[in-house]
Amino acid sequence: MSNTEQELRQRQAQFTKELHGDDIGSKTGLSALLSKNKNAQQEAVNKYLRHWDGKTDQDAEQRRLDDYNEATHSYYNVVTDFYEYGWGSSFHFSRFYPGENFKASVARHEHYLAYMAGIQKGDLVLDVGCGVGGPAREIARFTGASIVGLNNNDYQIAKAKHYARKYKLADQLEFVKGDFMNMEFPENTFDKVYAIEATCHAPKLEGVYEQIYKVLKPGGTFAVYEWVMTANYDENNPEHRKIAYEIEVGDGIPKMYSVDVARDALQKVGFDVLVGRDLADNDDDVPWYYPLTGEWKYVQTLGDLATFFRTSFIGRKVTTTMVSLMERVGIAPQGSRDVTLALEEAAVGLVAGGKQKLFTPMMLFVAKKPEN
Ligand SMILES: CC(C)=CCC[C@@H](C)[C@H]1CC[C@H]2C3=C(CC[C@]12C)[C@@]1(C)CC[C@H](O)C[C@@H]1CC3
Ligand SMILES: C[S@@+](CC[C@H](N)C(=O)[O-])C[C@H]1O[C@@H](n2cnc3c(N)ncnc32)[C@H](O)[C@@H]1O
Repeated sequence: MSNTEQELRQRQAQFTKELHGDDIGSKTGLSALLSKNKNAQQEAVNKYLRHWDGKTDQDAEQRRLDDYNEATHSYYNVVTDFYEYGWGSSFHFSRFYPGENFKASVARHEHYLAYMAGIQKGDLVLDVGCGVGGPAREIARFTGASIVGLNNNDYQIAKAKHYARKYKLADQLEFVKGDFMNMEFPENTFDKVYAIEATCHAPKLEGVYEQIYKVLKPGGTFAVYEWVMTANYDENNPEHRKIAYEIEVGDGIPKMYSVDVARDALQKVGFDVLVGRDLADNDDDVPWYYPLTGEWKYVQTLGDLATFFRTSFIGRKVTTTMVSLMERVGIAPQGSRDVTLALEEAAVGLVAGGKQKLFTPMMLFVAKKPEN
């Protein structure tokens, strides 16, 4: 690791301590938000939003690409509590079958990826961009494999370790700090690698796929749910670009790439692409983005009402108003309201992109590293 990388790592770890304190894990969601250090939270929000000035010209994009590591680290420092409060501990979308509840759908989406990757008991598996470990816990239980979660966000790693202990999975799970653009694992380490809605944070897809190729054993499989703009997306159409920008700013993504860029990048680094299928391109009765709409007709079970309320348009307005008030009276840290507004942009862009089929959060690629 270079000196600059070491310094960045130390700075991020120190900042996480200042922001969240030592007691990471016992509090989640809004209660974790309220116990954050107020000055540090303001700094984290500024760090995340400093490159998001509404500009989409090449210079502005380049600044976001150059600062991908700090910008994403700051993004997850400020949104993780909101994600856990509104969504749970798996930070991804999923398809819904009629009658299927939210949690079952999320778990099934994870099982399907594990199945497509061919993960089995005894495998050593890498989860690239592991969040707070929701998918890793589910896939470890489902397959019996040992999983290493890689993440550049210290707060999420601490949470993932806490949950692994809490749910008695510490023997099967390990969580490590690292940048997926520069992995430190030896070559040919893992039997399988998967990534769920994480590699879109890379400044260049070829860069992260090349790292995955390096650490995967020959003959090993990489399976990913990639966030991409579909073939319907036209970068020169201002309406389309506005939707992509909302997704970028609200989700901490330096640049949304198209499905062709992703497929080409996999092939260029040496993978044989066995499957390339957009799981959102279907006639499902219940669309994947439904929790972010206000359309109650899609709620599948009574038990999902509480989740849907938080994620729906009205629920988000309630959260933003409540957080703004708490910020004004000094209970919530400064900048918390700005975070809810950025998340609102995310929700609007994701639903618009989903409805017009310009965007998919579940472009499934299954790729193999050749044996020789
Ligand atoms: C950022 C990437 C690559 C993936 C995350 C996908 C989703 C889990 C998130 C995308 C937008 C998020 C929002 C929320 C939860 C997590 C997402 C759906 C909230 C519902 C959390 C509660 C807030 O009050 C509103 C948020 C809107 C956006
Ligand atoms: C939307 S979350 C998905 C998390 C997890 N896969 C899940 O489904 O719950 C994206 C994850 O990618 C991680 N990430 C983003 N950029 C990264 C980087 N450069 N190196 C390692 N992890 C990164 C974030 O910290 C976050 O945990």
